[in-house]
Amino acid sequence: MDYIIITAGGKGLRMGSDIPKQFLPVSGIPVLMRTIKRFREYSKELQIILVLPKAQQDYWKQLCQKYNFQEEYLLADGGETRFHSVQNGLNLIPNSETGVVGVHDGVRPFPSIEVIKRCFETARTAKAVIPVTPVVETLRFVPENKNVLRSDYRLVQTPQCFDINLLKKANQQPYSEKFTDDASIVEAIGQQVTMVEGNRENIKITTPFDLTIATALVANQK
Ligand SMILES: Nc1ccn([C@@H]2O[C@H](COP(=O)(O)OP(=O)(O)OP(=O)(O)O)[C@@H](O)[C@H]2O)c(=O)n1
Ligand SMILES: C[C@](O)(CO)[C@H](O)COP(=O)(O)O
Repeated sequence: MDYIIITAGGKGLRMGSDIPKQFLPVSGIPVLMRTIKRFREYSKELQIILVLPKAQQDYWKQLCQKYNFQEEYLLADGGETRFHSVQNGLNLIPNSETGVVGVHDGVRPFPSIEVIKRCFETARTAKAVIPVTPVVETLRFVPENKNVLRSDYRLVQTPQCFDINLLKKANQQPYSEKFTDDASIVEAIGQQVTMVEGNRENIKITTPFDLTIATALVANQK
């Protein structure tokens, strides 16, 4: 069976809002509901695991009633860091399970269905897959104050998809601050990561500016 772990266990400090950013409405629908719906649209069989801080779970349930949101998923508790939140989600997947597990930021509501499919399907053989986009601006390396070749770099998105046993094994390592995504975790045990094309709309809602972009993207989809 395939799984998607949707991480929504963060504090949203950079958004600076009283309501955690995953619950903020974009054109009338909370960000996290948009994200979950997108994965259900991709597959009716996919097992969704939602990771939410314990302290936010009652609020989320109230929100689901208010919006009549009825998608099915398993719920895991948020952890100290994203790494620990993913670990809590992975613990809900039986050790005997085979297939692909994706990890996706709850605050990225616009991965295209094509990109989700590409990540899951490529992971069946490649075992570790990340969606990326080219850098469209000039890049500068600050420690040496010099220009670098932007074609050497890519921006990394989610869903990042893995062979289930591989990600479970990688997540048994001790936590390191260098783990900024799930690819960095599997790479640390020697696994090569395969890049596939992402989609530019797949933004991570991080600051109030991103909410403006998200609203425009929804308007553009209509
Ligand atoms: N302990 C944590 C930290 C982050 N995340 C999730 O990982 C994703 C990417 O993290 P980010 O955008 O940095 O979210 P926050 O940590 O909430 O934001 P900030 O760094 O501004 O506090 C988000 O969906 C966030 O909810 C998580 O599940 N558990
Ligand atoms: C996983 C991620 O979205 C890939 O771009 C990103 O690394 C999350 O980073 P953050 O530090 O949690 O914002």
